[in-house]
This record gives sequence, structure tokens and C-alpha cells, in this order.
Amino acid sequence: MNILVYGAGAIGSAIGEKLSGQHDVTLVSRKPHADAISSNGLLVCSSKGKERVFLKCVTSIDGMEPPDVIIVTTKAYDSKHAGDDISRIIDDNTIIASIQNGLGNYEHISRRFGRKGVVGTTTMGVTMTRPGEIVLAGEGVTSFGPYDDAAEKITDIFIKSGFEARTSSRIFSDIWMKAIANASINPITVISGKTNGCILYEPYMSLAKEACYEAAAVAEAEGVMLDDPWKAVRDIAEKTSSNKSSMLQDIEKGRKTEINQITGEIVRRAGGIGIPVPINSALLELIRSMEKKDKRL
Ligand SMILES: NC(=O)C1=CN([C@@H]2O[C@H](COP(=O)(O)OP(=O)(O)OC[C@H]3O[C@@H](n4cnc5c(N)ncnc54)[C@H](OP(=O)(O)O)[C@@H]3O)[C@@H](O)[C@H]2O)C=CC1
Ligand SMILES: CC(C)(CO)C(=O)C(=O)O
Repeated sequence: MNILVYGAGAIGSAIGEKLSGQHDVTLVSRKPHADAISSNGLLVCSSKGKERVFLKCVTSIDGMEPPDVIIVTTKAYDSKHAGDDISRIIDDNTIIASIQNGLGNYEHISRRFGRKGVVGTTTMGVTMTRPGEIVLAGEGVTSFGPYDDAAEKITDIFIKSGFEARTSSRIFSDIWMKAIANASINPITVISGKTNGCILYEPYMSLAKEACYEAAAVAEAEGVMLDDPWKAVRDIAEKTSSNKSSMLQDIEKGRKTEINQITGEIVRRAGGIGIPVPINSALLELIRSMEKKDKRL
């Protein structure tokens, strides 16, 4: 199968590398990463050791034939551009799947392409340490939905390539739950400068809990069922307690964060339905002002 991974940084390179064992995979990346992979292959570092894998990696999709599958792994703030760009090369048979954090990717990527659109979420943990090099921290589970032929096909491709993957009948709950976890953990790690485990203790726990319950109220008002959101957030913080959140890593590197697609979307949706979210509104403004202070952004 011909598979294109669009926006291959950390997660996209890891996914593309694993799929390349069974499929004809092309990564679409920025030039430094594409040059490094084209010259020396992708160096994959994990607890199993280091492996160099040779993959096709390009910087543009101009002139490409329609692939069988496109997996979008850009940051959520690039989803709209990604959707516009890939729409130039797809045909009726191309399946398009987004594997990103945040809310709104479904609208930009999956719903936009109708029955060929699939939305996904993953608990994998990957860091790009330099162009051409990634570190796998955890294998994780990847879920796809809504439950239909396209989602089942993508799930099957992932399982046969060695991923732990499933088609979820509750994909919107899964995506919301990840967004709630990100909204409850990530901004607090940025403000405190601490790893994810900080939200398990005061003075951060009460703040994280409030952020969680506010966000969950918005999800529930949208008709999304959640089991025990604070328990889910706590479990994620426990499992990743020594990790630096992606938002803290972004701020430390002077990169734009996904705050607008996580907390910003929660606050925007809350406003639309009249749900008060003072803690999330404050966290949103604090992170935005920290981003602005960094002149590189
Ligand atoms: N890394 C992880 O462990 C996990 C990540 N996620 C989610 O997955 C998504 C991707 O994360 P991650 O891989 O870490 O992010 P990265 O920033 O490492 O990867 C995205 C890459 O896409 C590139 N890109 C964006 N637009 C284009 C384009 N038009 N052409 C070519 N390249 C492009 C970016 O370049 P540039 O930066 O120059 O714009 C960047 O290198 C996010 O939503 C994240 O929250 C979810 C679970 C775990
Ligand atoms: C789950 C968590 C918090 C793990 O670090 C994450 O998704 C992130 O850092 O963005």
C-alpha cells in the first residue's frame, strides 16, 4: 500500500518507520529532517537500542500520484493548511487519517473528506532529538474512528505493522479525554517548569482538577460521554510523571505551542454554550503571554 505521512516530525517519523516494514511509505517533512533522512536514514533510538532505517522523505507533495492512505501528523495549528494541501492529490480511494492532539482536527482533516476521513489519537511518546533522529519513549495505543470501513482499514494496517491499535466506537470521547488531559497537565507544567507528575501534588493538583472538571463540563454539554475524567487525567500524569509535556518542550525550544487548539478550543466552545471556564481562561492567557514573551515566536 502507498502511504504518505504528512508533517513527519516526531510522531509521523515513528509511525512512518514502523509502517515501512510492510508498505511503501513516503514522509513529508521539513528540509533539515528530509535531508538528514535522505543522506543517512532515520536513526530510531529506543529501549531496544538504535536502528538506522532508510525511508523516502520529501518536502513537498507537488506532482504526487494519489496515495492509498495519508496520515496527517502535523501539530494541530497546521491542520487546516494540511487539509488544503493534501486535497490537491487525493482521489476517491484515498483514506485520510489525522493522528494529532487538540480539538478541531476532525473538522479540518477528517469530516472534511467525508467517508474517507478518519480521526485518531495515540498515547505513543516520541521526541525528535535532531533532524534525522527520534527517540521512542513509549509504544502506546492508537485509536481510530468514527467506526466505519475507513477506520477499520487503517486500524488493520496499523495492527499488521505491529502497532497496538483499535477502532473505537467512542472516538470523540477518546479525543476529548486526551484534550482534557492536555488542558489539565500541559499549561501547569509550563508555568511551574516541572514534569507531568507535578499535577499529582499540591499546590498544582487543585488547579489541574478544576481545569479538568471545567473542560469535562464542556465535553458533556456537547454530548460527549466521559467516565471519570479526573481519574483518567491522574492516570496519565502518573504514567508520564517524569516526562516533560510537549507544551513545556515547545516553550523551552521557543516553538509555538498547541495551547489554542487545546485550552483555546475548550474556552471557545464553553463561550458558545455559556459554560464558565475561569481556570482554563486564565491558563490560556498565561501560556499565550509566555509565548509572546519569547521573541522567536
Ligand atoms: N510526539 C508525541 O509523542 C506525540 C504527539 N502527539 C501529537 O501529534 C502531533 C504531532 O506531534 P509531533 O510529531 O510531536 O510534532 P512535530 O513538530 O515533531 O512534527 C510535526 C512536523 O510537521 C512539520 N510540518 C508542518 N507542516 C508541514 C508541511 N506542510 N510540510 C512538511 N512538514 C510540515 C513540522 O515542521 P515545523 O515545526 O517546521 O512547522 C514538524 O516538523 C501533535 O498534534 C502532537 O500533540 C500526540 C501524541 C504523542
Ligand atoms: C499525555 C501528555 C501530557 C504526555 O506528556 C501529552 O500528550 C503531552 O505532553 O502533550
